[in-house]
Amino acid sequence: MSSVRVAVRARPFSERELASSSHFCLEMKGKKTILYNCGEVHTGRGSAKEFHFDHSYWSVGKDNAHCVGQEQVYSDLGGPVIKAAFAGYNSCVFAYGQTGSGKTYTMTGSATEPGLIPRICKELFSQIEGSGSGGDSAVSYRTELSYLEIYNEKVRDLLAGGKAGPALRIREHPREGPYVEGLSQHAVHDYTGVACLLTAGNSLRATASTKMNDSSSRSHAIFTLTMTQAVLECGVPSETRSKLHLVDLAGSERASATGAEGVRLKEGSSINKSLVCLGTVISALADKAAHHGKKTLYVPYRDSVLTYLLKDSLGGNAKTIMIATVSPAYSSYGETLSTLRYASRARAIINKPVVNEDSSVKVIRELKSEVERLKAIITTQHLSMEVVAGENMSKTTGSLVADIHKKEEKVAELTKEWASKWKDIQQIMKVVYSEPFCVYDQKAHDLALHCNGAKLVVHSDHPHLVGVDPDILSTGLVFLYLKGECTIMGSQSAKPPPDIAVPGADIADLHCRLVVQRGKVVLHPLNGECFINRVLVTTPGRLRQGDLLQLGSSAVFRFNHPQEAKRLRKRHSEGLLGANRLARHRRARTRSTPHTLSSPPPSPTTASPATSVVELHSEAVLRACDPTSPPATSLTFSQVQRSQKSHLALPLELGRSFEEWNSLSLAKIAMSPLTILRTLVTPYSDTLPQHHHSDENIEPGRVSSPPSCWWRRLLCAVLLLCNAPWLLGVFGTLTVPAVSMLAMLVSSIKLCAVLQKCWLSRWLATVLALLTTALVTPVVGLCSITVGAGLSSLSALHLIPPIPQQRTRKPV
Ligand SMILES: Nc1ncnc2c1ncn2[C@@H]1O[C@H](COP(=O)(O)OP(=O)(O)OP(=O)(O)O)[C@@H](O)[C@H]1O
Repeated sequence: MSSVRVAVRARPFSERELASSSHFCLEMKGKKTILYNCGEVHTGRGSAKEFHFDHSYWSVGKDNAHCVGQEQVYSDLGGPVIKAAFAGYNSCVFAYGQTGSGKTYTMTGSATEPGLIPRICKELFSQIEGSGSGGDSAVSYRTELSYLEIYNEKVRDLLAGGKAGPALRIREHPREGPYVEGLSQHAVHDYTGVACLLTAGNSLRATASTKMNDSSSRSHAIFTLTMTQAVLECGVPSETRSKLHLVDLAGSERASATGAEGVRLKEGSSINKSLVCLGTVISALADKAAHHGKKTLYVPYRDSVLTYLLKDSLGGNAKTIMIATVSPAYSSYGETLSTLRYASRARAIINKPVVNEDSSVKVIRELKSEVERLKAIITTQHLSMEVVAGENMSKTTGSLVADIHKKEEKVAELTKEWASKWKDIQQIMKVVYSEPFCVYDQKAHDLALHCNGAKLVVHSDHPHLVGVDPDILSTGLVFLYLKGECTIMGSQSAKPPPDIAVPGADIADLHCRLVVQRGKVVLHPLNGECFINRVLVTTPGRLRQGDLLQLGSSAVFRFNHPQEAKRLRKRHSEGLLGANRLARHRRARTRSTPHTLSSPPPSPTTASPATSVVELHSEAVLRACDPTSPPATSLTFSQVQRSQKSHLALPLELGRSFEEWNSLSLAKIAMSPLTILRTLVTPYSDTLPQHHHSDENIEPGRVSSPPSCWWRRLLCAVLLLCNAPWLLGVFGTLTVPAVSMLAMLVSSIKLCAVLQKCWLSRWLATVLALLTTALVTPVVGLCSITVGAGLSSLSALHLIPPIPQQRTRKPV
């Protein structure tokens, strides 16, 4: 438990305040801030409001001996934040106050007087550099940053590359809390990288001149630095991840004071609205704390984007510092009083920060302490482990020892898995951070890794190639950057070595050149054969997102252009990129399967140690470089864990790609009647990989391509069509009304018989039965047609959930 620390900072008089000869209404004594209502003082009644804070900074008048400068603010507030980050805690520092009161000055500062953000980052990296001095037990670090703004209640990425990107959505993770979907994460390894990104982000932030401030922030800005630190000391792993939110809020403002109109007025009202929500959240949390958390008060985090994103920092898992910035002038008395009131309420908020330990490391630690506990039980029974292992071993001690051994084995296994995962990440980072990248292009910083259980996702905003290695013995993952404007690809033995050295007997010394021209990547073939999507290219040709690039007969790469993919995704989501076009795009590349299984085995691929190559080795890796989805640019690979059989129910074979599965299964559908039946009862998306694992053994060489014969293709098409769920709907639309009509006819005959039994004449009974049927049948028919049609359209939209898979298969 820790309460929110609050500091108040008074800035010097602004030019406007000096010009209006406004006088002081504020005084600071130690940690005390006193606000005078000068009007009442002058009338002799005198009224002063006293507030107590953790720090009260009087930054008025530089010549004043008591004036507190940027350095002092940093050492009081920044120091503990850095300490908390290294200890594995989340922290948040946010500046709150009226417009023009000095929030941006305190958080960002200027070139000559840097504020908290640059100072904290600088010190953080200097401490990282200081601690990372070799040795196996040295702590290794990974740092990523993101920068966003909330403008008119919309989240925008300030580091999306070039211009502020489109509005992003907020989602909530059950464990990690709210996060922004699609926000770019940038790997940084030194302060220079941070400074670059900070400047780039600040230049995009919405600012405008108002009557109160020449450079007024029109948005709330959240700068987040995530630091992961890991160490394996004496075989014991430790991994923590701390998040540092540094927030510069937009200031509250009165339209009359700022002279806001039109767009500025809209911005101002949106700023005020979110600040009112922040105030409400602070008040609710303070009330909650006053009742020692017993009273279940509703905290309206979701009422504004700002409070939702700061949910963890306000009453959650973070150590939080609030800096309330105020003007000392009497003309701002009302705003200053309101700021001080909120600040003093915020002091009552209780947060619950915890060390953010990696879940697998936590399990290892818990298992280890359990082992220690069991060992202690044995020792207290005055039995050493040697005696226990002897003949006199009692039954209870024996089971304890077995339990200890089992747990120790589990600890060893988990530690090995963890170490391998961390080593992989470090290997990538080493290459990303290597000197040439940083020198030639700051964009190399745009690489981020995300670990999610056994899954590691590599994101890059820079055009790159991913090795699609046909060698079944290859287990590495090759990630190749395009170097600056021109990247030469050539043979491994070429002298001087090319930028990207490609193995293979038919790779020329200067095989080809990839040139980046105005954001487009163009392939220039030089002395070797180059294919784009299996088409031989002899003149310069453009590479597009998702294209397959083949050099010689064996080296194949998938080309990713993240910016182009982003555009495609956007157009697709807006419905501008029709499903047909996307399907055509996919088909074009599915046709261009780079290798058939019958092709001769290429030379073993070991990526060259060229600086632009990241090669990843792990014990068991499932690569997902899906060539059938053009907009996907991130690279995912998962470690195959023996315990996760159900997740990996696909028939995996070393080096076999998803495309090969597709072609294998397509050929098989056309051959086996049993498969036809299965196809009809299995959702089509699940069908393809499954059939490969059926009872019949398929010779890889025989079925390496899709069926060539026209009737087989036709049969395949019909089968896939039959398997489409919308057919169910059509069937329902036609049959349900027919069956219900029939049922009504039968029931009308029965009704007639019943009426006759009630002594009605035969004719009267028949007329009555027919009338009832005539009235009821259309209603029932209409209802069933509606249900059938609804079902049909839902199925057509693929909203019917797929039939769950019946069988799980063991991974090979
Ligand atoms: N402690 C300080 N010492 C010297 N100058 C300051 C101080 N605080 C603020 N200023 C000056 O006051 C002006 C307004 O500050 P700033 O832009 O930081 O305000 P703000 O609260 O961020 O305003 P807004 O909410 O409109 O963005 C700037 O010119 C800044 O240099």
